[in-house]
Amino acid sequence: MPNNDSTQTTVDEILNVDEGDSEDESDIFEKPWLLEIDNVPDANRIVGRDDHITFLAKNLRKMRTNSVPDNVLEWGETGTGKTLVARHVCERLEAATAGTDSPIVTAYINPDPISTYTSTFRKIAEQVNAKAENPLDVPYQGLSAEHYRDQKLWPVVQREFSGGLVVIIDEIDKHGEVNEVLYTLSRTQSKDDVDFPVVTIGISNDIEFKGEIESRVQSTLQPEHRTFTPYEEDQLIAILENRRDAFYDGVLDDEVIPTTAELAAEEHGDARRAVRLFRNAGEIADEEGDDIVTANHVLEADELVEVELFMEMVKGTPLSGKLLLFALTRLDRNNPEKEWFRTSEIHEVYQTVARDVEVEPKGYNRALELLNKHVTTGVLESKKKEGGDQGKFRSYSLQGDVESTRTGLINSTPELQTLMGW
Ligand SMILES: Nc1ncnc2c1ncn2[C@@H]1O[C@H](COP(=O)(O)OP(=O)(O)OP(=O)(O)O)[C@@H](O)[C@H]1O
Repeated sequence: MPNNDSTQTTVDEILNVDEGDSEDESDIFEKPWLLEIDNVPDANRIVGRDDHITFLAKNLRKMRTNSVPDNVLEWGETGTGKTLVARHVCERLEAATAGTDSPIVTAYINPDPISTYTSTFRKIAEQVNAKAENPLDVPYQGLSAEHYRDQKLWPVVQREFSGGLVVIIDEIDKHGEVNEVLYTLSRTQSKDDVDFPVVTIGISNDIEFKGEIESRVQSTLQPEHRTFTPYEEDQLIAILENRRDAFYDGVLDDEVIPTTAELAAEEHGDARRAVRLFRNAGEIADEEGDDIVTANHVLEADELVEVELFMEMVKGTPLSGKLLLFALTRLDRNNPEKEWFRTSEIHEVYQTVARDVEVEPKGYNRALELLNKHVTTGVLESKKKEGGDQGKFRSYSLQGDVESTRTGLINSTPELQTLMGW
């Protein structure tokens, strides 16, 4: 028998926990949670959004004085602070009214294309009940939309949160049944059994979606529209400076924050990208065992961020949807002079890719459906084109760069890892 003593010692060392040891001990990050994207920073870390915060606070304050607040729709590019402003003010509002005669409750919904009216009211009911003193049980499935809404939501708000309900719906353009949801929320106060205010804050980075809100919804919602402009480079620097304490003192090289801000400013002044880059640069330094985070780590992180964003966008996509994207990366790479590819071209290459990974390829119509889904989630762009004799046809183009799309696909799809080369 081989002598396992040294292995034994190593395992014991790993398993041993001394007081003060924490999981994922890092020489770089002191407060890593400050750089989590979902983290809502304290007021003193928020930069340049005072007007939006004040507007929203004044508007929601009306809930406390029996006047009617406006519903709000926030528009602006990704990472311009729309969600942050809404969540920050709602958190403060809940805190300010907790323990009063009229507490206010807020819910935050982040939908996807398969979100339905029922799933949305279930989620709102779940969140409201989770904050209630005497919550009702909200089962994950099995109830109708009306049951979730009329039996599990309104009575709890009525009983425990007489100050009213604020619902934040992020990315309204991604929601499968958003018109129905907005219509219900905006009409609720005219119903007999509801005598508390219900306010909706909808968020979107797709300004064209404004036109897709049905007119009956527009006229009951009567939203106040707020536009968020991209951050300037110096604002991005300030945002990062305000979270410098995520890192241990002295580990950030002087160039890190300016380089991160510069890269994020190139990408339409996107604070989400800036925060992500900042965190990833630290993680890379950590993994490489470096004591100092440098601008080079930021540049490495820049490539990773593309891949990470892409992987988030294709999360939940069926295998055939990913194989279609893979086919498009192959076309893109092999035709450097072209940017747009027709459905039939993509479908043809996709059939080869599918067979290579031993999957039965889907037919043309299903492929078209899957490609269009990628357009909704922002992975692809599409356009219709007059093709002379061939009538109208649709073409697609990748939104991100081809290298990161491919890396993201391979990382998230085990089946594709066997395919070498383009
Ligand atoms: N003014 C700001 N001050 C400090 N941090 C900010 C600011 N704006 C955005 N951030 C940070 O950037 C990240 C993204 O912000 P947020 O989610 O609010 O963007 P968004 O406009 O809602 O984007 P999306 O449309 O993609 O949802 C978050 O981590 C947030 O904390």
